[in-house]
Amino acid sequence: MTATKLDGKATLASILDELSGRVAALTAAGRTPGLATVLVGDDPGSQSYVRAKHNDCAKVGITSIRRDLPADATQADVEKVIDELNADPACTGYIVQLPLPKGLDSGAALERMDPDKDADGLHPTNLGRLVLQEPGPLPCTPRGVVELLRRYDVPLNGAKVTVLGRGVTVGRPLGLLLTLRSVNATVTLCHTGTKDVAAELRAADVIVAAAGVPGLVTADMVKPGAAVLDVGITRGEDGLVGDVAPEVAEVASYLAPVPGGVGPMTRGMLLTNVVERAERGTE
Ligand SMILES: NC(=O)C1=CN([C@@H]2O[C@H](COP(=O)(O)OP(=O)(O)OC[C@H]3O[C@@H](n4cnc5c(N)ncnc54)[C@H](OP(=O)(O)O)[C@@H]3O)[C@@H](O)[C@H]2O)C=CC1
Ligand SMILES: Nc1nc(=O)c2c([nH]1)NC[C@@H]1CN(c3ccc(C(=O)N[C@@H](CCC(=O)O)C(=O)O)cc3)C=[N+]21
Ligand SMILES: [Mg+2]
Repeated sequence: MTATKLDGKATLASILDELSGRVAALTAAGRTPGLATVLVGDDPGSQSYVRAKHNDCAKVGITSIRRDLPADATQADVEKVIDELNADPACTGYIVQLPLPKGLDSGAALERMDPDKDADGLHPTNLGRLVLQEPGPLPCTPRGVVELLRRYDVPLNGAKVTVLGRGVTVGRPLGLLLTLRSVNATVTLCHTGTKDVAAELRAADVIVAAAGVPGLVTADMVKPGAAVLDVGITRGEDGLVGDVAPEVAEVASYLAPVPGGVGPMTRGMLLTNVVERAERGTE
């Protein structure tokens, strides 16, 4: 058996195509959406993610605003840019690319953002809205996971989902999203304190690996026919390496690979959050 690829790259192309029409309608009404990125320092990975986000904006007609700061920027420098973006009517939404260089307080930076302009859905207010099942921007990577499964008709209602990792950007908010009534999965979150990770994975209909440990999920840990989504990204000698070993494709029914799976979906959901806010109207 060889798994069907959950093709995030192709799905992103469809999403950008759908967003183009919505952005054209907003532009015709004089309300072109704008996405800003705040990038501090010169980490090559962060630079390439930010570049990709601006390319996506250009494809759909979203105005993009880049605020790049040097690696030695102070907390006050970062907060000044945040205050400017909060006040800028051309900026519908923005992200502060994480991680920030050592010495900067990313929690304080995130909290200073206008929660309604938080395109990442990572502001404490928006995480709180998710807990309370109130509307607000959803965290992009978790939303990308759910959207990719939905577009391939992989059922989540009643499914047993095991998530590897409880990080703030992926695992923990994904658990909250999957357990909304509208999704209705039953979730197990694993972490380094989990007694038997392999047993938790083997019980799952859907596995989401977001630990950042290359090759952690091996074929013997996957129930035949399960859907497996790789989220972990490690930069290796020859490109990006995920948390899921390649042989897993022989037992899984569906596989979202690294690269080409959830990563592009994260970008699609970022732009979706911005367009949704522009459509709601800002004031
Ligand atoms: N594709 C995409 O769009 C994105 C990909 N990523 C990638 O996803 C991965 C996770 O990101 P993030 O949540 O920020 O990372 P964190 O470092 O915050 O979290 C990693 C989690 O994995 C758990 N973990 C690590 N090793 C093991 C293990 N051997 N067994 C069980 N659990 C383990 C940790 O457990 P504990 O809490 O006990 O330490 C922790 O909860 C990274 O590789 C990151 O690069 C992130 C964002 C977007
Ligand atoms: N505030 C903030 N928001 C984020 O959403 C955020 C962040 N900080 N910091 C880092 C992580 C990581 N992340 C990815 C985005 C796109 C791809 C992506 O498009 N990946 C492509 C390949 C990219 C490549 O080749 O380098 C793929 O998997 O096919 C991956 C990872 C968002 N993150
Ligand atoms: Mg984290």
